[in-house]
Amino acid sequence: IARQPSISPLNTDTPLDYASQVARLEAVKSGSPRRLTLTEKLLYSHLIISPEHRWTLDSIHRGKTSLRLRPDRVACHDATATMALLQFISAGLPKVAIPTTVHSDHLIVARNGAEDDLKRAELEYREVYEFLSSAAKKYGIGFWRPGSGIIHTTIFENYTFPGGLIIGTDSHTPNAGGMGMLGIGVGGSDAVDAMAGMPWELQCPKVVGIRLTGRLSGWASSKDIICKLAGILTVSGGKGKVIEFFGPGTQTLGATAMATVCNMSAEIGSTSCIFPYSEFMSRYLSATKRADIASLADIYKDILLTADEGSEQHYDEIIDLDLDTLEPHINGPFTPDLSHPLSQLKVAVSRSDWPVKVSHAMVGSCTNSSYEDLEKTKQLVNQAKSAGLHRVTTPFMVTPGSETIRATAEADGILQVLRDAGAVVLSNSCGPCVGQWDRTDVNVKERERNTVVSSFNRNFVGRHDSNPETCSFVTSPEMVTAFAYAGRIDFNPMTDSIPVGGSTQQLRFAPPTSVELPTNFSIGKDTYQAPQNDTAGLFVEIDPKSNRLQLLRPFDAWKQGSAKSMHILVKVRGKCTTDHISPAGPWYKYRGHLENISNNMLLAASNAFLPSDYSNMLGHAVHPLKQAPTILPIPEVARDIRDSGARWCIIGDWNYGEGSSREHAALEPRFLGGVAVIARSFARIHETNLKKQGMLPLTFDDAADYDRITKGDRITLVGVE
Ligand SMILES: O=C(O)C[C@@](O)(C[N+](=O)[O-])C(=O)O
Ligand code: SF4
Repeated sequence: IARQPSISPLNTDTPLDYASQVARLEAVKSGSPRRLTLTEKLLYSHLIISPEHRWTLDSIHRGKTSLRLRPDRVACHDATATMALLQFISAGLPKVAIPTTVHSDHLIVARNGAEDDLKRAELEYREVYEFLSSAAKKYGIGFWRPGSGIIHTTIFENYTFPGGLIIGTDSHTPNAGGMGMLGIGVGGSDAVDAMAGMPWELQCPKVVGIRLTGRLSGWASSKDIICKLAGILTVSGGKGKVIEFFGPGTQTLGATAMATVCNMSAEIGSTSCIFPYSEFMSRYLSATKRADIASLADIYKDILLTADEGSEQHYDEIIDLDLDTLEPHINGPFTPDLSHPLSQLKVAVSRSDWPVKVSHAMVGSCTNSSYEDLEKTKQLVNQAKSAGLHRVTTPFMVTPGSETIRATAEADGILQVLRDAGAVVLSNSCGPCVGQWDRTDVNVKERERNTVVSSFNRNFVGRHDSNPETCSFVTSPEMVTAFAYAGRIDFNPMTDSIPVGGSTQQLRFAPPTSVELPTNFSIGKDTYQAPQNDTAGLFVEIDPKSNRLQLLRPFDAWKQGSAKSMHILVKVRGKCTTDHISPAGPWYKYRGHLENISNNMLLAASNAFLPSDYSNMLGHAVHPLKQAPTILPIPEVARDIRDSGARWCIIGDWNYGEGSSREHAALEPRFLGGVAVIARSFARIHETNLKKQGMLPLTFDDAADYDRITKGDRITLVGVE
C-alpha cells in the first residue's frame, strides 16, 4: 500500500494516517485469511500493540476480551466536561495526549428563541463557560463556545473521518457512525484515561449485522430504521454489541441520515453503530471542505473502511431490514423501544390513555437537526401554506444542529419559512431534548397530562420538562411537522387530510423529498477557540465559594467491613435510567459540583419499599436510622447513613442505569456513602462508570432473587474485602 501523505482533518493535530492503521490491523491478523467485519477492522486497527500485548485474532474473544485502545479523538460537552476536566486536573498532566474538544450545548435553556436564550445562558452559566474555556486553554483542548451547535453535529461536520475511533462523554457519540467512524459513549473518567494517554479499555463487543436492502420511499426516513430496530431489540438488546449495517441499502442513505440511525442506536444500549464507507460519505466530506480525506478514504475503502466480502458469517446475529417496505414509526411514550408502525398508531392511541391532542411539536436534537431534516420540514410547511394553512396549529419549535446548519438554512430561506408559519427557532443546542425547557404551555408543576412529539431520540419519564405526565413520542422530523399541523397524535399523513379552516378545502400532505446537501454550506459565526501551544503560564480558576464548581477530593479509602450488614437505601422498582438516578434539566447548574448535584440522587426513582400508589413519593426512602417510620428524600437518607459511619447499597431492576453516560449517576452514590448496586442487569456505560468510581456493580446470579429482598433486610457481601 503506497504510503499516503499524512493529512489532518480540520481542527485536529493528529495526521490522518491510514497506512499505519492498516499496518496495525495486519499485525493483529498476522497473515490469517479470516474475513473481518467492519467493526473488527476499526477496533483492531486501534489496538495498542506493545511487547506485553501482542494481539492475534485467536487471542481476542468477542464478548470477553478487554481491548486496550487508543482513540483518535475525545469529545466532551458542557454538562459532562466539567466533571471530566476536574478529574483530568487531578491527574496533574500538562496537556491532553490526544485531540480533545469541549462543546457548549447542554446548558442553554429554551424559552423565547435563539437570541434571547443564548444571551441568558451566557449570563447564567458564565462561571461554567469560563472554567471550560480556561481549562481548555490550559490543557490544549479545543473549545466550542455556546451557539456552536450540539456536540455530535459539530463533531460530524469537523472531525469525523471514515475508519476513525472517537470516544465521547455522551451516549450518542455513535452518531459518528454515519461517517463510517466508530463512536463510543463513555463516562468522564474513561475519557480522562484517553486524554491522559493511558489505554482506554473496552470489553470486545459482539457484532450484530443488519442487512439493509431496498431504498426508502414516501414518508419513510432513516429515523424509522432505528425506531423499528428499537422495537425489535428493545432498550437492552444491544448491550455489549456493535450494530453494523451491510448490504445494498447502505449505499442509498445520506451521511447525516445514517448518522441519525447510529445516534439513536444508544437507545438499544449498544456499544456503537456503524455504516460502511459510501459515496454519500465522500460527498458529505467534500461539502464540508474535507475532500482530501475522501480521496484517501477511496483508496482504503476495501481494506479498512468496509467489511470483507463473506464476513457476514462472523456476525453474532443478522437482522434483515427491507427499506422498500419500511413505514414511518412513532415510538413512545416513556420508552424509546415502544415502537408503533404508523399503520397501527391509530389503534394503539385508541386503546391508550394518552392525550390525543399534541401540546408541542419539536424538530431538533442531535438525532434530527441536519440540513436535510430542516429542508424536509420546510417542504411540508410550504405545502400547508399553498393549501391556505399559514400557521401551524400546535406550538412548534425547531433547532438547527449547528451554527453551520443554522447559517446555511438561514441563507437558503428555510428558517424564515418556518418562522412565518409560527415556528420558534431555538439556539443551536440540546434544549427541550434534555429538559432545558422553560415550559409554559402546560402546568408542569401540577403534572398536567399532555402529549408531545419530537424528532429526538429519548422520551423517558420527565425528560423534557420534569413532568412525569408528559407523554413523549419520538419520530422523524417530517412526521413531527405533519403532527404540528394535524394537532393530534392519531393522525396519519398517508391516509388523512387536514381541514383548511373556513373552506371546503382539505390539506393532504405529499411526502417530502430528500435534499441531502445544500448547494453550499455557509460558515456562520466563528465560535471555536483553538488549542494553544504555550500554556505554561495559564491557570484554571475555581472560586472556593462557587456552588457550581468544586475541586474533587479523593474518596475515602475502603474500610474493612464496609460491605458488612449494609442498609438497603432503596430497592428500585422498574425502569431506572440515568435520568432517574441523576435528573438533568434544572440540576445542570450543579454538574461541576459533586456535593450539590448529589442532592438529586435517585429523586425520580420508584421505591419498591413504598406503596406504588405513593406516586408523589418518587425519590423517597424509609429512613433506617430513625426510631419512628420516617420517609425522606433519598439523598438525605443516604447522607445520614454515611455520616453515621454505616454503609448502604442499592437494589436495582433490569437494565439499571439505562441511557446517558453522565457519570454523576455513579459519582453521587459513591460520594454519599454507597458501596454496591445489586441489580437484575445493568446498562454498559453506567456499569463501567460505577466501577470507575469505586462502586461494586453486582448482578444477581438468579434474577428472581430480586423478589426475595424485603424492607429492613441488611446485605453483607462476602469475599469482597
Ligand atoms: O449528559 C446529559 O445529561 C445529557 C445526555 O446528552 C447525556 N447522554 O446522552 O449521555 C442525554 O442525552 O441524556
Ligand atoms: S440526546 Fe439530546 S441532550 Fe443528549 S446530546 Fe443529543 S440533543 Fe443533547
